[in-house]
Amino acid sequence: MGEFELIRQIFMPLAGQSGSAALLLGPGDDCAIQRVPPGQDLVFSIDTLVEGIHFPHHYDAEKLGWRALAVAVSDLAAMGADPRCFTLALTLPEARREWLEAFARGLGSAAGVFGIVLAGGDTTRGPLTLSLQVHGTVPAGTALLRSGAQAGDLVCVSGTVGDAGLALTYLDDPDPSADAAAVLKRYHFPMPRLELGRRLRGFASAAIDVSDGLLADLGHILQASGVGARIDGALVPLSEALCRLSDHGRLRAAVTAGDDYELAVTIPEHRWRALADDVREQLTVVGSVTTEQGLVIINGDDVQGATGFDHFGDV
Ligand SMILES: Nc1ncnc2c1ncn2[C@@H]1O[C@H](COP(=O)(O)OP(=O)(O)O)[C@@H](O)[C@H]1O
Ligand SMILES: Cc1ncc(C[n+]2csc(CCOP(=O)(O)OP(=O)(O)O)c2C)c(N)n1
Ligand SMILES: [Mg+2]
Repeated sequence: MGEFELIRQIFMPLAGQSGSAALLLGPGDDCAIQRVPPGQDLVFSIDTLVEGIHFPHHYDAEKLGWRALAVAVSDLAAMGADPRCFTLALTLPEARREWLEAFARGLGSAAGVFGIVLAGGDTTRGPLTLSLQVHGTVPAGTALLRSGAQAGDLVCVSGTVGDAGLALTYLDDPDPSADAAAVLKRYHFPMPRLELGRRLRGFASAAIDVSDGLLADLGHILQASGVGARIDGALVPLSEALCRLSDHGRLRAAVTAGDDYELAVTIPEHRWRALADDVREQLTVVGSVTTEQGLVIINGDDVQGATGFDHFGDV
């Protein structure tokens, strides 16, 4: 399959139709044209995934399609944005039809679930690498930023952390237990917290998605906001599967391993009380924001000094 045949057969069927709500012009021209409704801000972000770094060598193509779009869209969730369209730059060592069709299946089902359409891309030969640029919109001025946390705000985390990080241990397990299968699902099929992000517009003072680990990503909020925080290690939400699978050092691993794609947010107390019950139920309060800089963790001595995932952490 040549480059253009591949694009036509594999990617065009996934593409957003010209004239759809998001796209004035889809793939096929030199650029796509996106429509941004009046009164909305356009928010966009790019993420790269490299074989052997972000996903294992010889990774299942369908899972890769889902995972690549999910981790990119997670940044839109963190901004409280509604997904609109994305571009895909795909570098492949070879064009195998079976692999490409499986990849397109995973990508297409993720795109359907997240409500985002393919607007265009670029296809090249080389070591397996993907870059996805995602575009979303928010009502003007309402995007959730990292920089708004204020002393006294509650620090909250969605869902549970640590599962996907623990899953790395089980990636090659031919017959995983039910608990191992549960954490593997978190790694293979991350679910960006889009609906939660949207519902937190007007309530959260700051937000970030947890890709590098809760400690590191919360640290980004604190740094951007010029504040500190005190969190209780005993309150950090861990899944039952993770608690059964790991014992010693599990909190440290859970807050540093990354790949969670949950949201970490700060919320002023009066707005927390005004939040709908079903939104509060998706969040766990783990501490509060302080005027003193730095992150203090009580009930978690084994966490002191820990950091998160850093591509250049060893230089
Ligand atoms: N090469 C780059 N050029 C410009 N900005 C960058 C570059 N790499 C990262 N950034 C910016 O630095 C910030 C942090 O990046 P990153 O940790 O990758 O965020 P995220 O976890 O949301 O993907 C983002 O605002 C991103 O746009
Ligand atoms: C096979 C494999 N090994 C290790 C990891 C762990 N890992 C790799 S990159 C990363 C952090 C997230 O990637 P990054 O490029 O920093 O994403 P961003 O923060 O920009 O969204 C983590 C936790 C993984 N996902 N897969
Ligand atoms: Mg990034």
